[in-house]
Amino acid sequence: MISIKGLTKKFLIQHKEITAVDDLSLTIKKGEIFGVIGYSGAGKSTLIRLINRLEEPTSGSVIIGDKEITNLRKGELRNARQNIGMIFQHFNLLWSRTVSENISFPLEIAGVPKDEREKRVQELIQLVGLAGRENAYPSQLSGGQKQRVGIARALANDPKVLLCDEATSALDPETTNSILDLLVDINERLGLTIILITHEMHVIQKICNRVAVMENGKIVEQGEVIDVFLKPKHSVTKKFVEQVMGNEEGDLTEIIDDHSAGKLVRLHFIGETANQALISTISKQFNIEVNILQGKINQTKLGAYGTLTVQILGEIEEIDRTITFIKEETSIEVEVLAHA
Ligand SMILES: Nc1ncnc2c1ncn2[C@@H]1O[C@H](COP(=O)(O)OP(=O)(O)OP(=O)(O)O)[C@@H](O)[C@H]1O
Repeated sequence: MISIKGLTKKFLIQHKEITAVDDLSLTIKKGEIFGVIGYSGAGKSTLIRLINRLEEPTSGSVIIGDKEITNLRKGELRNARQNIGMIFQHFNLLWSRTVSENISFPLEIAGVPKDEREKRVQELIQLVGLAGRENAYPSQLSGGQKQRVGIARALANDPKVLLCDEATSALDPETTNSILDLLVDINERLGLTIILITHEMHVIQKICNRVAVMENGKIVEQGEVIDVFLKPKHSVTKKFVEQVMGNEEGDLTEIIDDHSAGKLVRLHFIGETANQALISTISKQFNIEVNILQGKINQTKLGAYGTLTVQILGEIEEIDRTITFIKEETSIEVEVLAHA
């Protein structure tokens, strides 16, 4: 478990004080993929760099497992850092070293003997899918391959935690997906705790268990990814959710104006219920007609979620019976938007 308490980082720029991280507290569970999202300047990079003390905090503490990172002396910190791997947006590879030599680098620093190093490098190359590219130089690799080297290097000393600083922001969507798949694979296979920062909500949606939304150095909202997507509370969170869900409220006024008959209902699906054949069930069971007006179902790590806006037509009593059925017999949430 990682426990962050009252963490604060102030920078002094031209005699002006900037609070990049502001009295921030956060708990990250062992083995989870935890995402921190925020706009540029929110303090995400500073936060992630405070976790392994690439940045010294002004105050507050970071505890990983049983070690208070913020209290360690230099030598102790060097040892503790072997348990914390990190990958970067621009990969930070050594350009004059081959793939194998880049991956071997942290093992050399840790004093691992040569034959053991070579064995470990081979394992890592297999793990990240770089077989055949051992002797290539970074300049000969694609962006995705460079990040695979970054990941292998970060995992060399068998860390317990992996910090990802905008690790896919320099990659195209397809490569991003393959790197995210690799992170999930590593998380599951090695039981590694992953903390990632990003400004892209689809990254959070695809691989994170929980998410924290940052603004002005503070966490303004946090929770399970599905819950935050379904019911974003803070305005910043709502904007991020719109990145992948579209602006439902904006479209709604038009839909309500165009469909004045029957009842207009929004159905919220969570988890497994997203796969239930609700529409065909209610159409068969009740004397009503259902028009699907708008809908979006998204896949997250913990299942599907989404909303469906439908118009239910028929006798008002029958419509109400249908709505009662959905409320009482299914786990789908019903929101009546308008009725004629
Ligand atoms: N080394 C530094 N010296 C001075 N100010 C800094 C330093 N690092 C960050 N800041 C300031 O701290 C604030 C938070 O920056 P930070 O890079 O942590 O945000 P971010 O959310 O990661 O944004 P971005 O994605 O643009 O990096 C900004 O106002 C930034 O200018």
